[in-house]
Amino acid sequence: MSDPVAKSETVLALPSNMMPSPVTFKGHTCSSLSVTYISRRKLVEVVDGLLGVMTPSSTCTKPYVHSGSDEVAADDTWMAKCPSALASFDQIIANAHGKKIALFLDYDGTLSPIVNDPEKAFMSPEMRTAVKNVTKFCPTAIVSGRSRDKVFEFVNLKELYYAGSHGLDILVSSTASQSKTNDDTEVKLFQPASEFLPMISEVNKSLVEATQSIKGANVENNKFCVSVHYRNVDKKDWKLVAELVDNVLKDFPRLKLTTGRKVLEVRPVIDWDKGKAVEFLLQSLRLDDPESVLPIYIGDDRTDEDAFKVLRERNCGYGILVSQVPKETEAFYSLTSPSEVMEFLNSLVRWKEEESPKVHDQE
Ligand SMILES: O=P(O)(O)OC[C@H]1O[C@H](O[C@H]2O[C@H](CO)[C@@H](O)[C@H](O)[C@H]2O)[C@H](O)[C@@H](O)[C@@H]1O
Repeated sequence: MSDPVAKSETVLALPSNMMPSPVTFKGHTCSSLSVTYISRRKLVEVVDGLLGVMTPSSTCTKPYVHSGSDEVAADDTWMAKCPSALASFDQIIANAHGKKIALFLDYDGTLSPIVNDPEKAFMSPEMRTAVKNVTKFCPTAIVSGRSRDKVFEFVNLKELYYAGSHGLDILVSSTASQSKTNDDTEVKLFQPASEFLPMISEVNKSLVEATQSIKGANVENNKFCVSVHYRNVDKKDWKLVAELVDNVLKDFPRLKLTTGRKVLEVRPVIDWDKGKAVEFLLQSLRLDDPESVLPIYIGDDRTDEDAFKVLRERNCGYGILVSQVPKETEAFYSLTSPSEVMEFLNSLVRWKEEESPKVHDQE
């Protein structure tokens, strides 16, 4: 299926009020975002740290199950700190009473299960239906580390807003707000790291060359960032992968390294992340009034913590961590798996349908 958003993006001559000329946000324009350089020593420290996180921690891997009718909580402390969003559903909706819920969804590990081959991280048709249904009631955005095109290919719903490359590539389409028909689609693009595109292509090439001899290593070009996967690499070679990536980055002082789930992520050093992307979307969609909007962000990865933190610090919404093990997190609630995410989305839809039956009946 073709991407209607991408199509309109390329064929439309956008009026000036729709960009993609520089967009201003928090006093920054695309072309004037501040760039922070990190020293070589700092980079080495980061890689040393990475080698630590590449090895599963023995202190924080106790599996748990949510306490339901016939399940027993394996870790009461964790459940007290980060309760199940399903078990706490009534509390969540009580706080959403009279408000619109703005929903932010990570992709990998949240809407699709983690699999060995990143090209095969498909979401189930049932999950797609759940996401589509929830968009009838809640403005919903996908916020992913993947390139925006790739995550659109997987999700394939025009009813959503999309932020790819960890929020470095945001597309706001009027097809998501349901205020326009497909014929007069308006799109707004925000790409605060556009000047890094040639550098990202170059580093992608270097990373492919550097890791080609490592069996199982896989480099994924996510347009404004690059992922180096080591999930399928023999554990004894994980350190070598980190060293090779570090070595490549010596030539790219304006790029930095972060970590995800068995993945090293190379990104521009600009001060931008999924948290900033959420703030940007809330503001540009006029959803930034905490009196009338409750934002909920669901994600499973370290990069999602930036968004959880923003919601916690603004005291305006909830982060929900998807994890089977206790973790240090800024999220308020937890879910154990994409299946539980789907259950949560379906519960939101049921609640909204009961709250506003007329909207549903008109369908
Ligand atoms: O922000 P996200 O949407 O969660 O993207 C983060 C990274 O997700 C993908 O990698 C992860 O999922 C893969 C498929 O299940 C898995 O094989 C890999 O080990 C995980 O790290 C994606 O491939 C990366 O590019 C994203 O940065």
